[in-house]
Formats: sequence, structure tokens, C-alpha cells
Amino acid sequence: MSDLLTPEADHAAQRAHTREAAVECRSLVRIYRTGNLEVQALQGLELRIDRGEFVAIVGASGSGKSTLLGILSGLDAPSAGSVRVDGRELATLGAKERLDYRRRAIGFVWQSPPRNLIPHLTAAENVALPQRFLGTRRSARRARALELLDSMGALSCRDRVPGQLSGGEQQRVAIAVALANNPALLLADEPTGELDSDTAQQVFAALREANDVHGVTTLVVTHDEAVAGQVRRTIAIRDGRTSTETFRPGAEAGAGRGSGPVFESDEEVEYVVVDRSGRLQLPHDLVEHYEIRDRVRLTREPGHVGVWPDREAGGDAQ
Ligand SMILES: Nc1ncnc2c1ncn2[C@@H]1O[C@H](COP(=O)(O)OP(=O)(O)OP(=O)(O)O)[C@@H](O)[C@H]1O
Repeated sequence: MSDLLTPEADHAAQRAHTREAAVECRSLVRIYRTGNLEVQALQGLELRIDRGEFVAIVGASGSGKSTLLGILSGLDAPSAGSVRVDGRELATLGAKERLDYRRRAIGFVWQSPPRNLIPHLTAAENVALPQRFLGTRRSARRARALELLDSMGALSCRDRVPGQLSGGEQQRVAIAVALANNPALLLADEPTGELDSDTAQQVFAALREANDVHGVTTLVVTHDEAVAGQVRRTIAIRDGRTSTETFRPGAEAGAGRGSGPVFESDEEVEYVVVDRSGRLQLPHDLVEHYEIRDRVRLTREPGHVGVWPDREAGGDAQ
């Protein structure tokens, strides 16, 4: 809250907010229609990610995570709202611009290793291929492919086809492919979902490397708490909206932690997202724990707002 900040800190916070974000979604809506059925997969989602951030997206099955990635990757378009990536408004892109956006601005890693690579090409050829779309010369393509494979710890895989690689090796090659055109945004949908925990750690380390060394803004959808626990910022999606955010200042050192409603400690701070109309969604476990029903009572306190279960509605004030 601004009354807790010094004027300098307040200005710095404002400057940070007006800087162009890598990703900015405003009131994002995606409705799927099949016959008479309508599913609102995204229901006014708000999201801002700064350049160079590494963010994990978590949420129950069906909460809208893949739908969001589909839109950010340019494979799908929103039904309403605005989505800007690296300065481009995606909702209004034409077909040609969309293809150009997908080739230049986005790197994508799917959950299933075989889906990421072309089976009859070697690892080096897979990494070289996307660069052809940008007209990069053959020798430069090969050199960049080897450099990226090396940085992903997969140089020894260069002359093997995907069928001769383990699942973890395939995913590390897939990250190199995703980085080939120096994208603004690296998206990964459950990239460790089909791997054992040791291999998952190696693939996750490769994603960190992509973010740290190559500086690419990285967004990873994951169910894996061990993975989410190592990311500085985790955003939870519930019912098609961003609901909570958890910051872990110690995450860079690889300090994994369990999940749970943690408000504030030396290591972890949990925030609830407030949309532009002032709406917020209380985490489910708090709603249950404090027996919150229908409405809450708000109190103005110095420097913060108190949220109280409504006694008349049966809640037990804490
Ligand atoms: N092509 C589609 N047609 C109709 N409904 C869809 C389609 N794709 C997704 N949905 C619905 O939209 C909602 C969000 O789906 P989405 O795949 O984005 O969720 P998710 O959080 O990625 O789930 P999971 O973790 O299981 O992959 C779900 O109710 C899903 O059934």
C-alpha cells in the first residue's frame, strides 16, 4: 500500500509498473462453444509478467492453464479482453502476423517429449530448423544449434535422432529448439510431467539456465510442487482467473518449500490478485478454515484492510 512506502520507493514502484511488461493480460476471456454448450475457460484473467521473470503457473485440472498458454503462444485467440506480449497486441493479429509472432517471439515446450521434436532429424538439425524460417545462414544455424545444445547440457546428443534419446534428453533438446530464434517468451506446458523426479530436476535446471543465461522471460505450467517451490513467483489460476501469487525470495538458491497458506515469513509471501475493478478471490483453504460464506466484513485499519467472516452469516470471526 502506498502509505507504507517512502516517496522514493513509491516512485520506483510506479516506474516499474509503467515499464512495458513482457506479458500483460487484461480482462482476458476465452469461451469455448460446442453445439449449445458454452465453457468459460478464462473469465476475466489479469496477469502481468516483467521482462526476464521466471514464473510458474499452477492450478487444478480445468482451471484454464493450457487455454492461457494457447493464447500466449498465438495458437489460439481470446474471445474478449487484451493480451500484449513483448509490445504486440495478440487479440487483433492477422493470420500472417500471428505466424510471424509464433516463429519469432515464442518458444514452446510441450509435456510429451516426442511432440517437441521431429523424429527423423538429429538433435542438432531439430535446433537448426526453426532458424531457417528467419533466413539464418546454414553455418550460423549449425553453430547456434551446437551452442544451445551445449548450454542445455545436451551437446552429446547432437548427432542422435529423438528415438535414441531419453525423455529428459529430449526435453533439454526441446528447450534448445524453443530458444533457437531468441524468443521474447519461453512457454512450457508441464515440461516435467512425464519424467521421474531426478530427470525432472535436470530439465527444470535447463529451464532456469534458459532464463538466467539467455535472459528469456519464462512461464512454466506445472502440477509439480517440487518445481513450483523453486520458482520465485508462482501464480495460481482458479476458475479461469488469477487468484493468488506466492513470492519466494530464496527461490534462486533452489530452496524448495511445501505449499500451504503462508501469509508472510522471511522466506515466502502470499498475495491475492486484485483485478482492475477491485475484485479479489480468497484462497479456498482460507474460505474453509474461517467458514466464510456469502460475504465478509471489511474494517479500515492503519496501513491495511481487515477481512472478517460475517458472524450473522454463521462465520466465526478471528
Ligand atoms: N477445445 C475445447 N472445447 C471445449 N472446452 C474446452 C476446450 N479446451 C478446454 N476446454 C475446457 O476449458 C476449461 C479449461 O481447460 P484447460 O485445458 O485450459 O485447463 P487446464 O487448467 O490446462 O487443465 P489440465 O491441468 O487438466 O490440463 C475446462 O473446463 C476444459 O474442459
